[in-house]
Formats: sequence, C-alpha cells, structure tokens
Amino acid sequence: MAMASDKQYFVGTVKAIFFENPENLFKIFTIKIKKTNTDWDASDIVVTGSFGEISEEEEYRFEGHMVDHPKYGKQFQADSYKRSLPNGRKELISFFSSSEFPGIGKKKAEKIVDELGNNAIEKILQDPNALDFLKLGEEKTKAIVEQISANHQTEQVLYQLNNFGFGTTLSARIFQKYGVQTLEKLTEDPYQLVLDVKGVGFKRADELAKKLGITGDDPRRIKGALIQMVSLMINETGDTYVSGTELIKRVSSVLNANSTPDLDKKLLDGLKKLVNDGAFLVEDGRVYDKTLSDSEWSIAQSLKMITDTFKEVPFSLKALRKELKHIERDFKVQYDQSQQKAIEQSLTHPIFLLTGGPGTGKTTIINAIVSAYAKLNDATLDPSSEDYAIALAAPTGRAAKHMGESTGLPAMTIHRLLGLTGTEDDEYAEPTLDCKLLIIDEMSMVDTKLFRTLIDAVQPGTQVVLVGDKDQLPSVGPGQVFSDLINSAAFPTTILKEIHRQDEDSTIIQLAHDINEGIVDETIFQNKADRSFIGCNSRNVPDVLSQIINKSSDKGFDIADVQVLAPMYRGQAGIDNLNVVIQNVVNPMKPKRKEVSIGNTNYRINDKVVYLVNSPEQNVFNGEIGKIIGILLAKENTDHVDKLVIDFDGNEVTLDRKDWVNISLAYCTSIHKAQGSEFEMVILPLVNEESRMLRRNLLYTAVTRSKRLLIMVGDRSAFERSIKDQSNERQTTLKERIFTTFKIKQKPAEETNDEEKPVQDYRLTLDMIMNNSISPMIGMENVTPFDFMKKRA
Ligand SMILES: Nc1ncnc2c1ncn2[C@@H]1O[C@H](COP(=O)(O)OP(=O)(O)OP(=O)(O)O)[C@@H](O)[C@H]1O
Repeated sequence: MAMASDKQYFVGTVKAIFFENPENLFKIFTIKIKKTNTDWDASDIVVTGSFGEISEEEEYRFEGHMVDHPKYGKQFQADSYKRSLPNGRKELISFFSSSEFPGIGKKKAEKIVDELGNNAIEKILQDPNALDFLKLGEEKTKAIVEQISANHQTEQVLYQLNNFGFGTTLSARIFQKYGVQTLEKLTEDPYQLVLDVKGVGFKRADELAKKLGITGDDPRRIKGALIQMVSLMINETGDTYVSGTELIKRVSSVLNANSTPDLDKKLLDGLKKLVNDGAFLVEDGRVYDKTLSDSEWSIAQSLKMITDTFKEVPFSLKALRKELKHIERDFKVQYDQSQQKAIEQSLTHPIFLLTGGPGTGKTTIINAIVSAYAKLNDATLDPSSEDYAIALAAPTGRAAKHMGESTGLPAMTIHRLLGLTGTEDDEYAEPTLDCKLLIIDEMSMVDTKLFRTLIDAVQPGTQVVLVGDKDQLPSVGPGQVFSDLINSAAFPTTILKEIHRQDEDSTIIQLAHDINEGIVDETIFQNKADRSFIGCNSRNVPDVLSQIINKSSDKGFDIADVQVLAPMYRGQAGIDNLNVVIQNVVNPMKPKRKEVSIGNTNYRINDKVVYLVNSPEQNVFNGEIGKIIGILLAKENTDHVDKLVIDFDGNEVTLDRKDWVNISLAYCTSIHKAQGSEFEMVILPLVNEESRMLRRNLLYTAVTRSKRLLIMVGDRSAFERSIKDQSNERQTTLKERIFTTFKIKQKPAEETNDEEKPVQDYRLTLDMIMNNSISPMIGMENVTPFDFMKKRA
C-alpha cells in the first residue's frame, strides 16, 4: 500500500491530544515533527482529522494538506494516517520488549528480529505462526499476535477506506459500524453500506463497487440500488410504500445497465432476495421498507389491544353530565354540542380522536377532559403523587409547553415521555408507559414510526386521546397517521367546526377556515386590520420583505415575534436567501462586532436561530427557535473551540463549533418547521416558482401559525393555486391494516377517492411480480398480523 508521493505528509510523534469527539473519532493533537515534505519549519504542528486509536508518544505518518484556520492559524488536516512501524533493529527490539508484550524481554526480542528481520511486524501480521519458533506456548503466542494485529488493524482499515475515496468522517462512521471486519464486509458487498451507514448513498457505494470490479447487473449492485431508491422515494413523497412499477423504472435508470438482458427479471429477483432477507415486504405491487410496514401493522395491533382491554368506566353517563355542568361553572364556559360530545366520548372510550381548526376549542376540551377524568375516576391531579397517572405530550417542545401552561400539569415532548434520544437508536427502543390517561396534542405532526413507538408503549387499560388538526400538513416523516386513524372510522371521533375565539378584529381564523373549505375569492387579498396582501414577483420579495420588517420594528414588533415562513429553501424568495436578507436588515455586521462563520452562514449576537435535531440531553428539540446571546471565540476559552451560547426560551445551550451544523438562521423558516408553533406576526411569501410545493394544507398550516398579524406577499396566483390544490394525500396502508385487524369491512372503492389515485401502477407491478412467480404476500407466509405486536425485526 504505497502512499501517493505528491501528497503532503508529516511523520512525527504525538505529543498531546487536546480534543477527541467519541461520536465521530475526530481528534486534534500536536506532533513533534520528524520528517515532512512541506515547507513548515517549526518543530511542532497541530494535526486534525478522524482517527481510530492514536497514542501519545507513538510515531505516525499523516497525509493530507495544510489549512489556514482563521482562528488557530496553520494546521495540518490529515485525511489518512498510519502508525510508523518500528523498522530499525534497535527500534524493533525496544518495541517487542516494551510493556505491551509481557513475557518478551530484551533477549527474546533480539531473537525475533534475528529470525524475522526488519519486516518482523509485517511477517507476524501475515503469518500468525511466524512466532512459533520462540516456543512460548500457544496461548502466549496467540496473545502477542493478537496484540500486534489489534494495534495495526484500525489504522489499516481507515487507511484503506481513505484509499477507497471515503473522507475521514464517513470512514470513521463505517469503521464504527463494522470494526476490524470493515474490509471484509466491503469487499463482500459494498452496497450493504447503503443500508448500514448513514450518509452513504447508492452513488458512493457504486464508486467503491466499481473499484472492486462489481458492475452492471451484479445482484449486489441491484440490491443497493433498490434499497437506496425505496428510501429516496419514501422521503420524497412521505408515503409508507412505493409503487413497484415506479421503483423498477427508477432503479433501471439509476443502474444504467440498459444493455443487460432480462434486467426486469433480475430486478425482481433482487426484490425477492430483499424480501427473503427481511428488509422489504412486497404486497399487491406495493413495496415496503419492512420497518414501515411492520410499524403500520403494529399500530393497528396496539390500538386493537387498547380497545380490547378497556374495561367499563366506573361512572354513569348521568354522573359525567353532572360533572360537566360543574366544570362549565368552574371554567366559566358553555360547551357547544360537539365539544360536549367530545368530552363524553373521550371519557368513556379507550381511544378517542379530536380534530379541529384554530380556535375551535381543542385546548379547552383537553382541560375539561383532564379535570372530569380526575373527578370521575377519583384520580389525583397532583403530579408529585405516586398515583398520578396522566401523561400529556406533544411532538414539539413548543406544543408541549403550551399544553403544560393551559392544563397546569406537566407536559412534555413525546420523545421525552418515551425516553427517546432522537438518534437512530430510537428504532430499537421499546419503552413502556404506565399512565392511565394519555393525551397527545398536535397529532398531525406525529409520523408512523414515532406513533408506533408511542402506541406500542401503552399498557392495557389506558385511555388514549389524540388531538390535532387533520387539515394541517402531515408529519415530516412518512405517513399521515392522524388522518388515517380518522378516516378509518374505527374510533370515536369529533370534528370541531365552530370557531369560539372571540376577537372582534380578527379575520385570520376565518380566513384559515375559508382556505380549508377551498374558498377562492377576492376577500383573501383584501386588506383588513389584522392581515394584508402585497402583490409582487419573486425578484421583489426580498426588497418588499425588508421594508415590511423595517416597518414592523417601527411599530414596536420585536423580531422574535415576527416570523417569515416560506415553502422552499432555494430561490430569491427561498428560505436561505431571505434569512441573509433579513439578517442584514435587523442584525447587520458593524465594525468591532463579533461574528463567526460556518459554510455560507454568519452568526452574530442577537441572531434568531432554529435548532434542527433533537437533543434530549440539552432539552432542545427540532424546530425550537432561540437567540444567540454569546459568542465565545476559541482564543477566549480554555477548551480552545469557538462556541455559541443560545437562549432557547430560557434554556441556555452552549454549542461548540462542531455542533453548529445543528442550527440555522431562523428569521425565515420552512412552513413544515413552524408546525406546532404560533407567532404574533407571520409574513408569508408565496411565488409561482414554488408551484411544486403549493398545496392547500401548506397555506392553511402557514396561515394558522399567525396569532395577531398576517402579511401575505408574492404572486396572487400562487395563493389561489395553493387553495385549489388538494392533491396531497399520501399513500399509506395504515387504514387497511386497521380494517384487517379490527375486522372492519372495507368501503366499496367508489366511496373512496380511488379514481383520483394512480391505481394502475400497482396493478402493473402486480402482474410483473405474479408473472415472475413472486407471491404478492411474500415474506408474509404463516405470519398473522398479530405477529407484529411489540416484536421488532
Ligand atoms: N364553548 C365555548 N364557549 C366560549 N368560548 C370558548 C368555547 N370553547 C372555546 N372557547 C374559547 O375560544 C378560544 C379558543 O379555544 P382553544 O384555545 O381551546 O381552541 P384551540 O382549538 O385549541 O385553538 P388553537 O389550536 O388555535 O390553539 C379560547 O379563548 C377559549 O376560551
């Protein structure tokens, strides 16, 4: 494995490792230089990169390039490294007689070098019997050989990964997954990476495969492309399965192996293999990632279990109605008929669904349910009591906070309730919930996998109340759980329609309801006390926005209360550009101001930022908005790393530079991200260039984020188009799983909207699959839906 000679290198002894990130093996340390082909003339240099084991006082050779870090000055960024093997007689003797090899003294060490020469280490690595002549006994010899190879395997693997073209971060991730077996695994099947290692897509694996001589219609290549394409298509659409025909069409084009005879047959064989391996499930021409299919089944089963184990309530309807009267008196409210029905049903059924637009009283009902539940079941409302058995949760921190404030009881994110970490480990988590009443708010945001984990955790005898607005955007992750549950008609459901929010001047809520009804008329664009429309094209959006924001600050609006919401990241009117534009208006760079940069983004004190992942340990979650309150430069702190201090609604979080990828500017955020949050003033630019994204539920979700003022900006037709376009239904089979599990006879096709859906796709695939004698229920033989209960693949 000769190293390319044109690369810059340093050979030297590691002196001090002053930073290590166990997550990705990133390290920073200084070395005492022995040799280099650079013009660096000091005796030491700082080296950075991802490394396996690095030991102080050991000698290594690092290859990479010099970088000029704005804060730390010149450093060497290593993209490969190799422990220098001791190669002189003297060094080898001292190596073998070191404390690493107990039982070998100087004499034996000399003997090894005499016998095996200066390549002693390589020889031992190649031939585990090379030390037999020492007659140390089998066990001792084995221990020495293992020690030598363990010392060198990590470096070798990482070095080889680097030769394969993986950068340091990916190499580290791959090594973490496969360990010392990495090279074996990769040569066996490079496409397994697509399934096993986040960040490796088909293209990447394909490059590696090519180097290993795996090309064309190799079954491993076909498998990799199928896995990648299913995941890509699911992410694109939010569906829980993909159409087999479409999948095969797209995979054929990715493989670019048109000359292959019988490519379709080979693709179907690949599909069959993935089904047999338990990664996919094929049913009626639909192809599922098995975990999603299992999730749908498991949800249906858990709901059935909750329903079946529910015992009669310990109170009469009469007592319930009497209690409601008390609550009406206490809360000074008179529930309308639907609200009353909602409260009654929720208290007397195992599972209850409540949906309604803004201001229809969802929060009001949650309060009533909690209060009546406690009274009628003689349950405590004291969270510190051992008997307290009410769990309130929502998918976002903000929504949970709102729930907590309105009920006066503890409410938390679903992740926190379940003890999830927001990482890949969640997929294997099987928590249990020992509450008696579970209420979830903002249910429309809960995706299939999260809902599976949640509902699987519920114990027999628990009452479950799911509250949300079914007309909002569905979850970011696959599925449309809340709509599917409602549409299954398997559970008592109340749809709240009456708007109760009494605000003389408010027309926003009415507008939201009109949008939801599909009403397209002039009133949308009329200027009212609490909303207005400013027509302009995408080029003018940044300028118009700057003016609005300047005006809003003149009128006393704090930028924290003003939220710009947009559908897309790209383009003049896209999120990325608008963030920079607004930042320069409200928080411009001035001489002597502190500023730090990462990628194309600059951060300054007072900048509004959004958190992009879930970090339960820091109590900050995806979508939470905060403000930068401090910038600590590396030279100013003892850790020698740049830090940002961010205030997320009273929770101060310090983020090291390496974590800045988890935030972005938040003057403008996506409408998806804003789900579950409300803002005093919303500015909503929509332009025709975004037509691919414009749907009624997107506009509806955006408009309903605004509490006091709404300013719509952009192309009139973009708004009109949004209201008209309802083509947002996701393809899922949760409803069907519920029908099967609950033994509900499915409605005839004409009653559903099937004619609008591209059914033809599945039929075609079904034919292909049948012709190729793959059973449509392949992988499902001898499996009943009950097998999906709790058990995870
Ligand atoms: N039956 C009622 N009579 C009078 N006022 C009501 C009634 N129901 C709800 N309200 C009031 O209407 C307003 C909106 O109710 P609530 O906040 O419960 O609605 P919501 O559906 O949770 O709205 P959002 O989703 O926008 O928060 C509140 O001020 C509430 O007190």
